[in-house]
Amino acid sequence: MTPTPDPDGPAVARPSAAPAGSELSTLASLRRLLPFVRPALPRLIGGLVAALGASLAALAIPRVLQALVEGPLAAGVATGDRGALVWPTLAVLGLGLAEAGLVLLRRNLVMYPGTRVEAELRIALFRHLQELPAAFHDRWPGGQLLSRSMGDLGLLRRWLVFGLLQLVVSTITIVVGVGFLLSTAGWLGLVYLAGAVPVTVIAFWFSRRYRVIARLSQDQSGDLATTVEESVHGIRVLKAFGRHREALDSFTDQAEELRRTELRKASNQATVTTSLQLVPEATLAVCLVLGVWLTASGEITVGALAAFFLTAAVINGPVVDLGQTLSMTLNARSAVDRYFQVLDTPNPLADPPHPARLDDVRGDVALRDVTFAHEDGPPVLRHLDLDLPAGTSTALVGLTGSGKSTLAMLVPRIHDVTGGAVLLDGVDVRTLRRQDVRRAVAVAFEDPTLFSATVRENVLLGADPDLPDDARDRLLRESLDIAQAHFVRDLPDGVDTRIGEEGHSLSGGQRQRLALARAIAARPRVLVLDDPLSALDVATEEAVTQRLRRVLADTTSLVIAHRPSTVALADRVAVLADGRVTAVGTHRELLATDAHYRHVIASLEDDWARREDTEEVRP
Ligand SMILES: Nc1ncnc2c1ncn2[C@@H]1O[C@H](COP(=O)(O)OP(=O)(O)OP(=O)(O)O)[C@@H](O)[C@H]1O
Repeated sequence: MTPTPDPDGPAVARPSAAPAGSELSTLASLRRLLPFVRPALPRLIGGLVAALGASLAALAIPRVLQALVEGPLAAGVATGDRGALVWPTLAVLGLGLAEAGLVLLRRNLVMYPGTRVEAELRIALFRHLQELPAAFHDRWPGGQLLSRSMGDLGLLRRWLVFGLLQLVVSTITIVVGVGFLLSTAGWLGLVYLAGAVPVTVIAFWFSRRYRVIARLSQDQSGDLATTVEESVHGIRVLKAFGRHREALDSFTDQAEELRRTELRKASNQATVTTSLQLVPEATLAVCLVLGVWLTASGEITVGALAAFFLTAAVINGPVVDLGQTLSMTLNARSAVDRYFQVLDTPNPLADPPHPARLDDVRGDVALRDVTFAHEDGPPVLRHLDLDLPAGTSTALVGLTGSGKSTLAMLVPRIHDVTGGAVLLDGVDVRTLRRQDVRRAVAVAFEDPTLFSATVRENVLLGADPDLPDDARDRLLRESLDIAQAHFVRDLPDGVDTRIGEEGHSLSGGQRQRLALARAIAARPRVLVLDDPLSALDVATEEAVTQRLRRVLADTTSLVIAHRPSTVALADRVAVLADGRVTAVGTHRELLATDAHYRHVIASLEDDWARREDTEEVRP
């Protein structure tokens, strides 16, 4: 299970640790959203103006009331002229209606850009995740990526359409309102303004504490999502080993930890809200005593006193809400940091600025002086040389952990070499566009990943999208036939049957055959097969092998072999040991000349004999 991050921890490459972005101020962090927000700015600004208009209408009501009290009300009451009250009453009603109308307008204006910006951010993240190399995905827990692309972005949308507007409008309302207070009743206004000192101290103290807790809670949500994802993904293993109670206990611990963090968050927010409520209320109490005294001594009028308290009542709302607005802003800041922590991850496998061109790929592959180490790991391959001439098939054989799969991943650039080069038709694959390399090279993995889509969509995933429909149908049928995937006919809707998430509704052997068909349907010049027949029974493997040989006749292929029968697929065999290719030859030649090869084949035979005794190999 993923460890809980320390939000104050060092900014290392640990996925859930605080990013370098957290060194930025909150404003600088949030400003990073600007490129995404820019297209939506006109509507957001419109919403802001509407919100401001609504606040100013609310602030204007006390001024009208002051004018009413000091003018028509006093004069009208004295002369019995009640008609003088009509215009001020209509003005208050008009301002009230304007406020309500502007609030409605604000909501309508900001709703669209909020969802638009959220969608754009999500699409940009997904695009970047697709681009990032496999090494990134090996390192990052899925739940962290899920929580960043869902929870964090939802939080940002709410902040954009509500928190940001509230922050700006509250600030302007408070500034304009305090201006009114100072102009209405000078001394009283200054006393009210003195309350800003404790409010600033509280807001500063709160921001420092809350920022850390907000980040912790978002990271813990990501860890929890990872646990759910892992448990659902591995549900069969958990059930098979009867470990669901342990999984539940571990989940409960993590959920409890998140609950405690959420409680800390809520308690901090409650403290700040209470403090921010107390300060203006206490200030108003002092102002009341002082105001009555000033009115009695004739320093200010009754109308000015009434206007002062009505204005202060309008300002108090935003001051009290400051805690909520601040916490929303700090949550949004953490969400931005977490979002850009992924988006800022550079892509070492990016296309070169001036890619080389390969028009007609022959399929000559050469690994020259190749060294490769997984991140933070020792070198798996060291100064390795291997030639795969166009149209030949080579089986790669080695003891477990010798680096066969790693080597296979270097050809389609799933990983890049850390030293030396992989050449396709004499051209370093790093100088080519990834799309061109992947069009030329297809891979079928031992553990096949299928998508929750139809059989047709899964198999034709890498096929030329410009092929006409009948050619695609033919290709689909041929590929399924070569891979001996006849079981497809028995599915409820044949090739149009949707297979469940990751193909779990199929057997291991069926999944492998669909993955093999997918690699064949890509019509590659170079085919990399990472032990693609391991889950098949002997008879099916034999049938697939026969048909596959025909396909491999004019395709360069590299077949990773875990059992002797797979070796038979290839023209020649390369032996991998100590990070190098130590021998190349036919199966017979190597059996006669290479002691290590004999040892590997013997151990593969033992291994398979043991597996067949203990395991059901499913057709
Ligand atoms: N994503 C990874 N991150 C770090 N190390 C890795 C990663 N994948 C593989 N390794 C390490 O690289 C080495 C070679 O692994 P690889 O899977 O290439 O071996 P293999 O020969 O294909 O093994 P097997 O026959 O068991 O499938 C192993 O020591 C393994 O632990």
